[in-house]
Amino acid sequence: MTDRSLPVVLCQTPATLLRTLRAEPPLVQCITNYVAMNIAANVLLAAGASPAMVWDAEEAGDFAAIAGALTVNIGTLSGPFVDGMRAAIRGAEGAGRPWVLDPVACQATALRRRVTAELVALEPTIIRGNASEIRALAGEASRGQGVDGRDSVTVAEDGARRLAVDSGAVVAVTGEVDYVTDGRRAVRIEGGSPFMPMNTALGCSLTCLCGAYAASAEEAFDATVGALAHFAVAGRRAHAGATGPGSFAPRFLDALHAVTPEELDAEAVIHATRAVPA
Ligand SMILES: Nc1ncnc2c1ncn2[C@@H]1O[C@H](COP(=O)(O)OP(=O)(O)OP(=O)(O)O)[C@@H](O)[C@H]1O
Ligand SMILES: Cc1ncsc1CCO
Ligand SMILES: [Mg+2]
Repeated sequence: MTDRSLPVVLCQTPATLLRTLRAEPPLVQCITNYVAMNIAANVLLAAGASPAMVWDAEEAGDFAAIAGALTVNIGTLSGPFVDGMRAAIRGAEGAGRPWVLDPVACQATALRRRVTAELVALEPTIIRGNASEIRALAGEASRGQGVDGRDSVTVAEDGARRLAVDSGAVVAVTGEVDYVTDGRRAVRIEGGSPFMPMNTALGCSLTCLCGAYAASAEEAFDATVGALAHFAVAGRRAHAGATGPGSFAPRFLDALHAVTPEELDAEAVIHATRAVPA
């Protein structure tokens, strides 16, 4: 890692968290969209975690109580999904488990705005979205086009900090350079590949990986940084041999699997920054 102030900011480094994740693969309940279900499950398996895409309201609460973490994604929203989300969140909270919110296209329709507001009020542990989604959640103008982000991470940083303070969640904004804040601490993470936004549902999959890291981490901030660093390092490695988004995808899965905890800390480019602007 490139920033010597990081030990002050992070209590557990990405390597420490990845070591634990691989030694005791966490069961992660992923309520995600139809596009992401298969992709995210493979991402979690490649990274070393154990995914389960369980969302029906009749069992979602019971399942959350036996999972290490829950992730909730509104990508292909419908009434039954929302019922499953509510039940699962109750189950996770009852069991004291962390849960992660992915507000896919939350700026796009009245239904998405309403459901996202309800979910944020239920106090997610982590919120992970692209810059357009986080800007919309922070009450700012969003240029998002459906599920695709069209804002830069830099313009979303102020909103992310306010959202973190107001919601109590760790907020992650992803894009060319990622930003993570809990309202007090903040880091930027470099890496990844321009082929990543050309592969659908990698953000959704990253949200699920945040759950995997959060399952055993002492702090949600460290877990979020760990998951994003894992993606950034694997993405950069995969880019090296890829000629386009198609050849990038299998290389990315291989790289998620191949990176060792030691290599993760050595290759991650993480910079601590001021959470409160000067
Ligand atoms: N231009 C880029 N260069 C490098 N990495 C990128 C770039 N854009 C996105 N990424 C990486 O891709 C991953 C997914 O982030 P992104 O912001 O595209 O999510 P998203 O818009 O929610 O995706 P989706 O909704 O399709 O799942 C993150 O690890 C992010 O760092
Ligand atoms: C393409 C798409 N449509 C709804 S969810 C999703 C996956 C990326 O967010
Ligand atoms: Mg998304």
